[in-house]
Amino acid sequence: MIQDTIAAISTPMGEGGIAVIRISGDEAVAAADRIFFGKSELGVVPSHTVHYGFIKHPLTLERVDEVLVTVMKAPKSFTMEDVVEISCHGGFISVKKVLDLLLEQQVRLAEPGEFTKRAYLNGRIDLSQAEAVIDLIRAKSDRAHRIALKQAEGSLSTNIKLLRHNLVELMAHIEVNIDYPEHDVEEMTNAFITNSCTQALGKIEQLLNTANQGKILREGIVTAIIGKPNVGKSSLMNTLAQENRAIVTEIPGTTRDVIEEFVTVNGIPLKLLDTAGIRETSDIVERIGVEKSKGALADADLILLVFNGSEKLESDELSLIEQLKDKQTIVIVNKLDLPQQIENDILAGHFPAERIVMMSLLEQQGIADLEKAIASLFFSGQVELNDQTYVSNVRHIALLKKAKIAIDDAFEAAGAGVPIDLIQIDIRNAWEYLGEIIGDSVGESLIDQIFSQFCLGK
Ligand SMILES: Nc1nc2c(c(=O)[nH]1)N(C=O)[C@@H](CNc1ccc(C(=O)N[C@@H](CCC(=O)O)C(=O)O)cc1)CN2
Ligand SMILES: Nc1nc2c(ncn2[C@@H]2O[C@H](COP(=O)(O)OP(=O)(O)OP(=O)(O)O)[C@@H](O)[C@H]2O)c(=O)[nH]1
Ligand SMILES: [Mg+2]
Repeated sequence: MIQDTIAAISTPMGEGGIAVIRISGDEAVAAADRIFFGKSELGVVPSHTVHYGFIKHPLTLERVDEVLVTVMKAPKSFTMEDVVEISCHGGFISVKKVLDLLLEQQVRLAEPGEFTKRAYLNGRIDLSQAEAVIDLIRAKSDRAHRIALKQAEGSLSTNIKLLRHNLVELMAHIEVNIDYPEHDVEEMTNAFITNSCTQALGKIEQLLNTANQGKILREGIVTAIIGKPNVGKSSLMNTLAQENRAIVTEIPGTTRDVIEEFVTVNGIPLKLLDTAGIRETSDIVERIGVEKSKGALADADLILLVFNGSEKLESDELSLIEQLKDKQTIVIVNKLDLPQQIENDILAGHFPAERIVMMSLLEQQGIADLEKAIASLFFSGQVELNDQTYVSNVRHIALLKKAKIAIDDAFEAAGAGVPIDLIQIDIRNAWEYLGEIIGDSVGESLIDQIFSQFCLGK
């Protein structure tokens, strides 16, 4: 395949120490050499070496920037093509000027994700690994990052390849029996098929079981802070965010809009929503806020229901408790520093003890208890999750489900004594679905769609 040479700025646009332009393709070294002026010609330097010099206009010899240039020769590079990286001074102007010069040297601007796409097309990584690179860039917590890194290194691919390998063996076994259909061998085959299917199903289910947690780790648990006005919801948001994100005043009805913040609690990422206190109100703006609070409540995975411990429960609050019956809820009794009036027995009648946390946000009491309650809710105490492969990509989940159904069908058919050449079709389908996860036999439009999610220069 003849690939043209591409270039892009691979660092974010903005002021920074340095900025990197990446060039990949057959002409990468020659193009860079025409605008680079240093001690040696880039065409003759050893691979994986760094060179100091200047970028100059090739005709006017006007200096554009002082740079370091890295040369990586094919196939020992990220794209498996010749790659040159130019480290310029940060900021907008230097990089832009250097890129413009390159684009005059038979180099074209790379599309988003095109470097990673080439790494895939040239066989360095498979599709699930390439998708993990997107997750890696977008990861918002340590755990999400670790999971993506593991997948980028090929942990999911290894599992999928093993599954497919076993299915190929099964198909080969069936093939032999189709070609030499002796009766006694066929009976053995049915047992062999159900056995292999059971094993494959177990493995697929195991992977699918990780999917929910994987999604949570990547996108965050949508967590709404709910309660009547002035109980300390915004104070809780600020405490968990460790900054003054939301306005806190003694005036009930301070928060009018939903405020979002991404926080990590014991390594669990939460998409935290501070909401307007829920109450009947004639204020138009506040009423819209209350409607939004109810929307947030409906959409949330987890509710942090806040009460003011120094007051008795109000009827609005009792109906809120009723509404939350089917939601994962943690109750926070706040303002523990004041004399307590709240009917704790009513709360205890509705929520298990480990879901009720006593706090004083004013005095920063009870934070560790809340963190523990959140963590135990989602990981039932098992906090170390490092060594597992997590499936978090919706495309992968859908394909695993399809493969599972196909193998289920094969299993049923084998049990019912269906002719083995028909069973073979189901197994083959499962094998193909699994193959799509790692990018075996996928269409060009899917590939384009996946890589277009990348940022420019990746
Ligand atoms: N400057 C820079 N940093 C980067 C990247 C890059 O492209 N450029 N990467 C891009 O995402 C990531 C690193 N990924 C990479 C993966 C493989 C190779 C590579 O050249 N591999 C060769 C050489 C190995 C060796 O010398 O031992 C190989 O495996 O053959 C480079 C980067 C993150 N950091
Ligand atoms: N004594 C005491 N006061 C607190 C505590 N937590 C918050 N407050 C105070 O309670 C008032 C209301 O706090 P906010 O965090 O704004 O309450 P809110 O629930 O967000 O209120 P709205 O946005 O109006 O619904 C402020 O004056 C806080 O300083 C606490 O633990 N003890
Ligand atoms: Mg508030």
